Amino acid sequence: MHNEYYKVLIYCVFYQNSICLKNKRTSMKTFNPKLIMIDLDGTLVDSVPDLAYCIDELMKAMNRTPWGEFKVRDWVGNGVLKLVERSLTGELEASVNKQDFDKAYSIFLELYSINTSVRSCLYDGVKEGLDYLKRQGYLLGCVTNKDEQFTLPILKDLDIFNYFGLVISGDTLVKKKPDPLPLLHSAEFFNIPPQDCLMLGDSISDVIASRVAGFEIICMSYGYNHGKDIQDVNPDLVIDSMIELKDYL
Ligand SMILES: O=C(O)COP(=O)(O)O
Ligand SMILES: [Mg+2]
Repeated sequence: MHNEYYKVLIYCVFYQNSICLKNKRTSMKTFNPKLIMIDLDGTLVDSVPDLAYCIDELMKAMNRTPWGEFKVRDWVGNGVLKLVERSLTGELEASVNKQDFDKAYSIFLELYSINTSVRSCLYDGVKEGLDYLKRQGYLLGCVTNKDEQFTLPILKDLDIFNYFGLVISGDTLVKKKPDPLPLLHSAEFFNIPPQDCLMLGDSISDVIASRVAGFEIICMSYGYNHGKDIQDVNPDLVIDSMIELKDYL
């Protein structure tokens, strides 16, 4: 990731927020996309119960204290590699001893491969929301920072895989969100200009990726945003359930 570039962008997003009225749920804005790219963790799926279970089992295996769901929730959204790093340091951004990391990462991958969708579930309104979008004829894709080996089983186990014409996981391309590449690649794949594309997400990474790619962005209020209110980074709209999309599309 080009750190300086994103620092400037994050500054712009916050600056924009400070001079704009926040987009309340009563917004009159409507959206007219052809393609909708939808985030996985924190938007479609509440995946924290499985992730926290695996992190806690990992901590026990390494003779450390388990963190619990409440803490792990704030660490999700930048891929499982970052999640394992965060669980070893207790910080969002901190360097990890390579030997500890390699050991922890291989234990975690093994745990998560058999616990991808044991405790995870769709949020209320997701199935109805996806059915609505499909009926209305929108092109749909899923874009996540989760690795493909976990993304595909979750989508299939929770019976939503067939809604999507494209699935881009964290390791599908050379860069993941907040880089705009996954969104730009999706727009190109469906041959839709970015200005006719909408992202549905839950985190600052989704907002930054959308802004840089030129997508509109609607965020879910219930997702994972490192413990911060997603409204603070000024997405075009914040909603509480995918069912509400009917009011804005
Ligand atoms: O952090 C992850 O593994 C995935 O997060 P995302 O689906 O919200 O992109
Ligand atoms: Mg997310």
